[in-house]
Amino acid sequence: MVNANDWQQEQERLERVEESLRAAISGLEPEVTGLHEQAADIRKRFWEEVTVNTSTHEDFEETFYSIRQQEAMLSERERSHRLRLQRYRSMQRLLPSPYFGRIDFREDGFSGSEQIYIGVASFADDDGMSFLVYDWRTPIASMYYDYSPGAAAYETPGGSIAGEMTLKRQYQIRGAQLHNVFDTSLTIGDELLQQVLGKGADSQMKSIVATIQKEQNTIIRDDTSRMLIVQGAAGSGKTSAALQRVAYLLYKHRGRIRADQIVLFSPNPMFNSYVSTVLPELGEENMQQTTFQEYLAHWLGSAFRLEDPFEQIEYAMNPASASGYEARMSGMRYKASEDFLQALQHYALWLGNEGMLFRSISFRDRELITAEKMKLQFYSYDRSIRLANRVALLQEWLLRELASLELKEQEEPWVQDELDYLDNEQYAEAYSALLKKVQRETVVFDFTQEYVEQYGDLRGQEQGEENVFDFGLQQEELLQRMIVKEHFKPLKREIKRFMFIDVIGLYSQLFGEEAAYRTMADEAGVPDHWTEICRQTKEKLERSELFYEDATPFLYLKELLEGVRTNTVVRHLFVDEGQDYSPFQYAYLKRLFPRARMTVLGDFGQAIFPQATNLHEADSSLIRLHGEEDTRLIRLVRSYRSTREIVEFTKSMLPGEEIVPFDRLGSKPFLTQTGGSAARAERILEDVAALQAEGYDSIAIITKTAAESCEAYEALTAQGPGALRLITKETLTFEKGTLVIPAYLAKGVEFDAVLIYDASSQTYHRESERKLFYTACTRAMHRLMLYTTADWTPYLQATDASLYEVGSLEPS
Ligand SMILES: Nc1ncnc2c1ncn2[C@@H]1O[C@H](COP(=O)(O)OP(=O)(O)OP(=O)(O)O)[C@@H](O)[C@H]1O
Repeated sequence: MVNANDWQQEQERLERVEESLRAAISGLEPEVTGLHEQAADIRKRFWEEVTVNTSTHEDFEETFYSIRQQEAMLSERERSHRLRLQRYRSMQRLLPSPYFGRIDFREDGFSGSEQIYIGVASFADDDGMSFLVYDWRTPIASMYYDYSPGAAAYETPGGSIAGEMTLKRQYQIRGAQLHNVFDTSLTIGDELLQQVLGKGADSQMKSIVATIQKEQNTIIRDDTSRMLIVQGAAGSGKTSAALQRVAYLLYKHRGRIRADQIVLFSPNPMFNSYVSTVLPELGEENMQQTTFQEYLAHWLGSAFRLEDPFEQIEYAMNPASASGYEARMSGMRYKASEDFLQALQHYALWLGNEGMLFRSISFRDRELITAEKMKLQFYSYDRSIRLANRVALLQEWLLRELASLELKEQEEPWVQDELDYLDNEQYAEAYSALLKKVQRETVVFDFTQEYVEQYGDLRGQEQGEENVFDFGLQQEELLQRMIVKEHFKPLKREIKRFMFIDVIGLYSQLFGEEAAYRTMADEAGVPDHWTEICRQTKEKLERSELFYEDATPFLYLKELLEGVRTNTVVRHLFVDEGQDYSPFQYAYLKRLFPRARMTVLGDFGQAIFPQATNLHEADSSLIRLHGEEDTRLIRLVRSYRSTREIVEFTKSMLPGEEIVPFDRLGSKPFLTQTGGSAARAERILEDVAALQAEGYDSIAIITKTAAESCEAYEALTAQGPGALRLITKETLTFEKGTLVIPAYLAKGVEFDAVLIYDASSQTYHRESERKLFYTACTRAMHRLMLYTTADWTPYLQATDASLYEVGSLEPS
C-alpha cells in the first residue's frame, strides 16, 4: 500500500481523468447517437447529389466522376463515423476503471521522468498531445510487464529506448474510486495476482490484462516467429495469453489484419463459448473460432458418418469393449504419424503411373463414360505432369465429352416422351423460363443467338401472337435441348466436384496388399497388426463410415488428387490444446493456411489422445514443421490456476515435469473412500452442499467416460433434488453451477471445486490414462476431492501422504 499522501494524489488524478473522460464522452455523444441513421441518410440521398446524364460521351464521363466523388465522400464520412464510434466506445470502457497500472520512466539523456498510466485503451487529453492513459499494447507499456523498477527499455519502430523505471504501481479501481494501490518491486506484484486468482471460477474466461506475467508477455508480443510453440503446465495461462495475443495483434496491425483473419482451433464447441467474452471485454472483435472436427465435417460430413475425437477416446478407454483393440490403437498412432503422411505421398506418386480408380458416369442406367475409358485417357497424359494437374486435364476432357454426349442425347426417345408429357402448365413454365433467359443474357445457352436470329424479338412475338405456346418443330428442338441440359446438369456438377475419382476406393486400395504397401511405406515399414488395421479400415469404409484417425489422411489424399485447398486470407492460426493434434494434422493445417503464422499452445502432460504430438522435445515434429530457425519455443512452468496444495498434489502424478505453483494457499486435496456407490453418491452430495455453503458455485464432478457421467448423474440425482447439469459433447454453452462432466470435455476449462467421481484402480490403472486423470485433477482452482469405492488408482499410490487428507470410510 502507498502512503496517505500518495493515495490522496492518486485519488485526485483519478477524479481528473474521470472528469476528462466524462467530458469527452458527452462531447462525442451528439455525434455518435444517431450515427447509424446519419450514415443511412447519406446513403439514401446518394443519388440526389448525383446528376445522371448519359446522352453524350462527355455527359457519361461527368456522371461517372460525380458518382465516384460522391462515393468517396460517403466512405470517408463512414470511416470517420466509425473512428468516432470506436473512440466513444473505448472511453465508455475506460470509465469504470480508467487504468490498472503506472510506471514512471526516465529516458537516458533526459532529466525528468514521465508518468505512464496503463489501461485497456489509450486516452489523450483535449489537445491530443499528452496521454492520460496508454493502451496496454503500446510499446512503452510493455515495460510494465517486462521490468521491475530499475534499468528498463522498450522497442519502437525507430529502435530501442533505454532508461530507468523509477516507479511501478498497480491500482484496483471500481466506479472511479481507488480500492487499492500497490507499489511493486516484482514484475507484476503478487498481491494483486493473489487477489485475482483467489476469486471464484466463472462461466466465461477473464482477461488477464492487468496481471500479465513477463513470460506471458513474450508470447503476447512475439511478432516475428512463423511458428510459436508454447509448452505450458496446466493452468499456466496458455489460453489466457493466446487471447491477449490476439488482442495485441489486432491492435498492432490495425488496418492490416482483421479479426476474421485470425482463426482459433478449440478443443470443443463448449470451449468456444467459454472464451468468447475476453476479446470484446478488451474492446476487440472475436477471432474466428472452430474445431478441427467442424472442418472435417464440412468437407466429409455428407459422404461419411464421421467418428469424432470423443468417440475415439471413448473407444481407447474401453479395451474390453471390442476385439481388434490393439490393432485399432496401433492404427490410430500410425495414421497420425509423419510416416503415414509420407506413405500417402509415395502412393500418389505411384498412382501417377498405375492404379488410379475412377467412377463411371452413368445416366438413366447407361454408362455414358466408363471408368475404363477415363483411366485410358488419364494415363495417356504426359507422366511428368503432376497428378492433380492431370486430374484437372481429365476433368476438362470429361466436360467436353459430356457436352457432345448431351447433343447426342437429344435424339433419345425419352426426351420426346418427356416433351410430350409436359402438361400445359409445365410447357408454359419451360417456355417462359426460356424467354426470361433470352431476355436476361445474350448468350445464355449456346443456341440463344441462333434462336434470336431466326425468330427475331421474342418479346414482340409473345405480345403479338395469341397462341404463344404453339411451337413449331424447331422450337420443340430448343425445348428438347433444354430438357437434356437440365438432366445433364447434375452430371456436370459431379464432374466439377471431382466425383469421377473413386477416392474411397483409392483410400481403401492403400490398405490392400501388404507387399504393395510396404513399397509405399519405405524403410518406415508397416505398424504392428497391419493386416487387422487394413481389415478394420476397409470394413469401416464399406459402411460409409470413417474413423477419426482416417479423416485427415483421407482429406489429404483427396487433395493430392484434386489439388490443394488453401485459405490465403487467414494470417494467424491459433491451436489451443495443441498436444491433441497429430503430426499429420499439423502438416495438413500448414498446407491449408499457407500464409498464416501459427501459435500452438499445449501441454504434453495433458496429452490424452492416442495421436498426441510432443510439442517441445528435440524430436518434435512440430518444430520440424517450419524448421528450427522459424520456430520459437516458450515454456511456461508457473501454474496460476490451482492453490499450491493442489499443484503439489497433481504434479506428483507426473514425475519429471517442471511445474512451479503460484504461492496461493488453500486446503489439501481430500481423498474419501466409501463402502459402495450409494454411499459415495450420498457423500458427494454432502460435500457439494458443504462447498456451496463455503461460497463455491462452480463445481464439477468429473468422470472418466460419458457412460460414467450418465451413471454418476443418475446415482446423484436419485439421492435427492439438487440442481445438477449433465454435460455431453453436444453441450454448447458453459454455465456456472454443479456439473457432471467427462474429463476429456473439461479440458481447458476450470472450476472452483473438482470432485473426481471414481479414482479407483479399476477405473484408472493403465499408464496411458495417467494424463487424463491428471488433466481432470488440474481443473480445480480451490478445492479438489477424490472418491473411490475400492482401491485407489496406482497413480496416487506413490503420492506422498502428506500431500492430501484422508476422509472417513463411511459417511457420518
Ligand atoms: N497473468 C495472469 N494473471 C491472472 N490470472 C492468470 C494469469 N495467468 C493465468 N491466469 C489464470 O490462471 C487460470 C488458468 O489459465 P489458462 O486457462 O489460460 O491456463 P492454461 O495454461 O490454458 O491451462 P490448461 O492447459 O490447464 O487448460 C485462469 O483462471 C487464468 O485467468
